[in-house]
Amino acid sequence: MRIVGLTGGIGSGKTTVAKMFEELGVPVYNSDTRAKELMQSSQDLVLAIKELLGEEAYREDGVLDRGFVSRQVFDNKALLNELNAIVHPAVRKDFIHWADEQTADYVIQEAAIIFEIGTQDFYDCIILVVAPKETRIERVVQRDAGTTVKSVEARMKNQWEDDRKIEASDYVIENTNLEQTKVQVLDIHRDLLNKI
Ligand SMILES: CC(C)(COP(=O)(O)OP(=O)(O)OC[C@H]1O[C@@H](n2cnc3c(N)ncnc32)[C@H](O)[C@@H]1O)[C@@H](O)C(=O)NCCC(=O)NCCS
Ligand SMILES: Nc1ncnc2c1ncn2[C@@H]1O[C@H](COP(=O)(O)OP(=O)(O)OP(=O)(O)O)[C@@H](O)[C@H]1O
Repeated sequence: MRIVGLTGGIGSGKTTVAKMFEELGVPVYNSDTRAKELMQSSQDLVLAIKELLGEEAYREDGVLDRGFVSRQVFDNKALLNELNAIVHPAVRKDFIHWADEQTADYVIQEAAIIFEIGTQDFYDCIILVVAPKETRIERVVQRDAGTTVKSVEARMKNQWEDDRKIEASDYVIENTNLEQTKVQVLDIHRDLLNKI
């Protein structure tokens, strides 16, 4: 079974594209969602994150304080790298376990950062989703209540520019018009099945 990485900057439309692949029957693992579940359920992760960021990383009811964590890490690269070093190995392990249980020609791991953390060789191929920066900011601000342009830009600063990622990717999906995105997804799906 092939492992396909699906990546793209914040607001590019990774999850939207992932859903289109799911509609074609492809199993998809969402790293953002699973990471947050693990940061909640794994006692090892909870302890390591509290040690790194302080008790305030979790609210009194034990729920991860995403706003607090975001404010700590996205303007502090060293701290973000340390958080990544705690969370990403756990996600990798969880993904491998999940992938083992799938029966499909290929599976997709949706992950916001792949090139940034040097894990591209783990994948048989990489699909990149792109859209203009201003569009991406607009989409995220519209989608997430309370999110500011500044906070989206802070995350962007911790991600590679599209030009750099385009060169290193096997497929690039330009996600501006949803109908055209669907056509690109179908083309890539057919191409991947032909290669297996
Ligand atoms: C800081 C946290 C709690 C904020 O949670 P929130 O629900 O606001 O955002 P979510 O996790 O859904 O991410 C949304 C987008 O933010 C950007 N982003 C998230 N983590 C990172 C990161 N480590 N580096 C760069 N960008 C990131 C991505 O574009 C991502 O798609 C969370 O993002 C986090 O714990 N990040 C560090 C661990 C990580 O890398 N998780 C991502 C998958 S492994
Ligand atoms: N082609 C499009 N046209 C209009 N809206 C879109 C398009 N693609 C995605 N969106 C919308 O933009 C927002 C961001 O899309 P999505 O959540 O798929 O991006 P993402 O890359 O997964 O984001 P994040 O990096 O924050 O996890 C969503 O509200 C989605 O519905």
